[in-house]
Amino acid sequence: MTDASRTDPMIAIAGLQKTYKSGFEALKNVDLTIQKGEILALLGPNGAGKTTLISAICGITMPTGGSIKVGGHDIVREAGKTRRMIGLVPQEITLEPFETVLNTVRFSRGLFGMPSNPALMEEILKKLSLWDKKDTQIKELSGGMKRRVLIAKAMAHEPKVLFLDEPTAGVDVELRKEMWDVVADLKETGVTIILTTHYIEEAEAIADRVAIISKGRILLVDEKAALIERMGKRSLTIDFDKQLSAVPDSLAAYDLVMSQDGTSATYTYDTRADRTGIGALLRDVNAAGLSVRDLHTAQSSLEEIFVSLVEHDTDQTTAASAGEAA
Ligand SMILES: Nc1ncnc2c1ncn2[C@@H]1O[C@H](COP(=O)(O)OP(=O)(O)OP(=O)(O)O)[C@@H](O)[C@H]1O
Repeated sequence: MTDASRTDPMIAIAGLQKTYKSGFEALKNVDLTIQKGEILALLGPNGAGKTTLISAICGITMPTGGSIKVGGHDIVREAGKTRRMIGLVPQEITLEPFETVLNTVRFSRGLFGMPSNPALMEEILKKLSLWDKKDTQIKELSGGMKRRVLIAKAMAHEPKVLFLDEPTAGVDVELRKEMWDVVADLKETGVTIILTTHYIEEAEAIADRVAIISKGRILLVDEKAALIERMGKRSLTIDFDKQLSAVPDSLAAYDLVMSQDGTSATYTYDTRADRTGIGALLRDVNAAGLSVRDLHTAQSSLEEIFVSLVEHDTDQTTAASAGEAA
């Protein structure tokens, strides 16, 4: 029995491949398991395959290999069933400008062949702070309200899984934070949420787990906190009481990076190592006759982890294609 079947995942993706007609491999052997009620952020640079992956799960794009199950049902053989379990909030605002908010959401429920449910419409619109706008035409709403209507629309048929494709692309900071609160509230309803983003701070703010995708492959999936803990490096910056022209030879082994003005040096160390080397460094700094004015430490962010992973992936791919060409 696999881990996935023991924990009864909401979404189980195995060996997923998508090669477009052009021959371009947008997804290469993707395995991903998403548990009920979690928020997973799918993080990746432009063109990494995020939208292709979401479209495949939603049944919009046909996979060319592998399998996807939503709530235990195969998305190809039981497409109707899985589609009803999913709500998709698209990147673009696709709403009828002259329709009212309430009718927009009601109509969406009808499209899934579900009986009308005024109490549920009221509940959804209240949750998204749209109830007082229920009779307002879409064209009169602000950008932030329109985005909330898109979410209400995607929730109207009571999906178990909600996809948000770049929910805050191109919106201002205030609205971004408002969207994060909306997503956190939705999680309380028990819905499983998958969002794509290339804003690392967004993943850091709202996700339980983060999956990093690059060039059609999942590079890693982990709990956000564990990822930072596991991959993170810490740095120690030492401020000197005078300007140095270079790192003294006796400190060369520490790979210190001098600040531009020569008044401080940064040492990077691994928190998982048995010895961080800090004690020895400070002793050697003292032995070199340098006086320390101040010390600061910092933990690398998810952003640094992401950039180093994706850059490493690019290096490997470049090396591999150079090898193939040779
Ligand atoms: N219909 C298609 N035919 C051929 N190639 C495609 C097609 N749709 C997407 N691609 C290519 O597949 C790759 C992945 O695209 P996708 O839209 O999934 O990326 P993404 O991670 O969502 O990017 P973004 O953040 O820019 O939206 C890109 O290189 C894209 O050009």
